[in-house]
Amino acid sequence: MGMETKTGVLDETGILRPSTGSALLIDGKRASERMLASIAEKAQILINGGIKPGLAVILVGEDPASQVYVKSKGHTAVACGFHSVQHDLPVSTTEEEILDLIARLNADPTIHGILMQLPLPGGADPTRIIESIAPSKDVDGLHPLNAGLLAVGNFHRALIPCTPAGCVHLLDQTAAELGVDLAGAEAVVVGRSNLVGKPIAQLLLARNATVTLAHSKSRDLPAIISRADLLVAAVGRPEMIRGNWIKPGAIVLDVGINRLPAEGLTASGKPKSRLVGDVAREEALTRAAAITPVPGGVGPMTIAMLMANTLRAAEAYAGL
Ligand SMILES: Nc1nc(=O)c2c([nH]1)NC[C@@H]1CN(c3ccc(C(=O)N[C@@H](CCC(=O)O)C(=O)O)cc3)C=[N+]21
Repeated sequence: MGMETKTGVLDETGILRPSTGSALLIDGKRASERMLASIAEKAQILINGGIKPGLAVILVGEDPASQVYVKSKGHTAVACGFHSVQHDLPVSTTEEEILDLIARLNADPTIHGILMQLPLPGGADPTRIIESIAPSKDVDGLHPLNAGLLAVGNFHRALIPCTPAGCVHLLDQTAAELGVDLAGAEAVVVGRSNLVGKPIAQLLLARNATVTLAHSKSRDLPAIISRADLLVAAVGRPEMIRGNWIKPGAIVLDVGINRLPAEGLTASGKPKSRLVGDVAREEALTRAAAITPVPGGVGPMTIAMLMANTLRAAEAYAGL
């Protein structure tokens, strides 16, 4: 028995059963709120012991989407009881200046997590910048040490990238709800980025799935996708994955956040936009067993996992 919402019926496990279509909509917003509540409680214990988890976010340039994400990260950090600082740098900032700021944050005992918002505009080399972040403060999990710890399966020591961690959190919850065993399941990840595709593949391997990592050069993507009991879409192309490619009964995690123009103007007179994922959701709903919506799926979990990583970094700093 659940609670009626605008889009369906919400049950106790955070899964939204849509009124139309047959798939379950996996409610990432609700799952993230639950996780943030537990993070805030654990943060309070640290704070009582004299250590306030601190998160520094660096934003270069004025990309409006990045500004929205960074603001939301700052608000969420404060809501968890964290110390939150934001460094807004002009697009003209040099690589040396960014490295300088990171060196200061690495040495700052009030900061336990450092996030360099990507993509970086201008000429700075993102690899060099990410490698300059102290691995213990790398709450994005992008430093080669953390990527390596994940690759060798040292999940306790690794800081795991936030979107992949959020995806598997929703996946574990959904698999338990549906009574699906991930061991031996066919998992297809579309997209091979260091931020999303590669780490998700590692996490799925650790759950004993048979993992295929597909990408833009893969031949016959529809045929590969149609084998998937579990599909992770992280390609960044709006609604590219069509419903009839999806295996009936599959679990679908849609990582895409694509902003498309919509009709009309907002209250402030700007052109309206709408968010869509990498999967054609309406079509997918008629085939999949469960799917993460966009918005309200993986996105909110990404931010919750950033807070979870910051808390972990602060706990490690405290020797816990
Ligand atoms: N170093 C780095 N780490 C990141 O984790 C990182 C990054 N750079 N650059 C950009 C992407 C994007 N990203 C999102 C986080 C939350 C939502 C999110 O909460 N989305 C809401 C909707 C928000 C909206 O309306 O725009 C949702 O899906 O429901 C989306 C996207 C983190 N990123």
